[in-house]
Amino acid sequence: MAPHTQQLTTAPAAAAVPAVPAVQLRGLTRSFNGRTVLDHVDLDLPVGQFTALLGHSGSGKSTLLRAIAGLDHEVVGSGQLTAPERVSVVFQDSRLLPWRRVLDNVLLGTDGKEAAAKGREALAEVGLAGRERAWPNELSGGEAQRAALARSLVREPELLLADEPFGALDALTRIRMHVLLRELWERHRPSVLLVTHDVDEAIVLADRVLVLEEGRIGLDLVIDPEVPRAEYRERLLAALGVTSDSR
Ligand SMILES: Nc1ncnc2c1ncn2[C@@H]1O[C@H](COP(=O)(O)OP(=O)(O)OP(=O)(O)O)[C@@H](O)[C@H]1O
Repeated sequence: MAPHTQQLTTAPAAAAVPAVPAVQLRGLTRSFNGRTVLDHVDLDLPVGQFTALLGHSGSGKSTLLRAIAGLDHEVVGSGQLTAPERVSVVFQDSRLLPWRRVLDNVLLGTDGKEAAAKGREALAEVGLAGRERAWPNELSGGEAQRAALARSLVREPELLLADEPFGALDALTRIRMHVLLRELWERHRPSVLLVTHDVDEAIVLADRVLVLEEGRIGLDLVIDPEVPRAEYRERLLAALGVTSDSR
């Protein structure tokens, strides 16, 4: 994916930050049919950070991720978006092409013998060694998501965007995928933005959790591993308006 800096209209000067972030948004706005979904969003994602983005259904999480991915060509308003050159996106559905074998799916858009070796290596990393010649319909849901992760890895992304990648998986598979994603992140250290509606998934995986509300980042929590996760859980549930009465 090409590097993209979209100067949407004139933007106020960005606040000084200590290091160049992987992603920088200033005043990003998106409306659909006159309804504002993202309202002048400002956000920095530091290089190598694992960030989760929470929010109610319809709060604009996917819209924000698509804008950062450069998949939304109609982002309007005053603002600026800067993102790295190599971006991979993983969705809830693996989006494997059914007429290509698993390795060929992983290698899509790459070329050369070196790429093929990297593809095999990536499949081994996600636990799919030996399944290179399988067809997508021979994979379970979890295996298909593993293949999708391998496809994203092969591009050596500086930024990995994941839109509810485990949303369709059963609870046990989801836990195994959490472990895998965290391992892959520790090994390769891309900057990660994970969209999820699952508070526990966000706290278990991410170093920072954002809550999108009313078109803006309403809460921005850096997770300190020394602090019990339950404390973050309570704060996040409260920010999402989930009280103990409603649980
Ligand atoms: N292409 C589109 N055309 C019209 N409205 C859209 C479009 N894409 C998104 N929206 C609207 O924007 C709002 C935010 O959608 P988005 O998919 O970003 O929410 P979300 O937080 O990811 O939700 P969910 O958790 O349910 O996936 C929704 O009200 C949705 O209907």
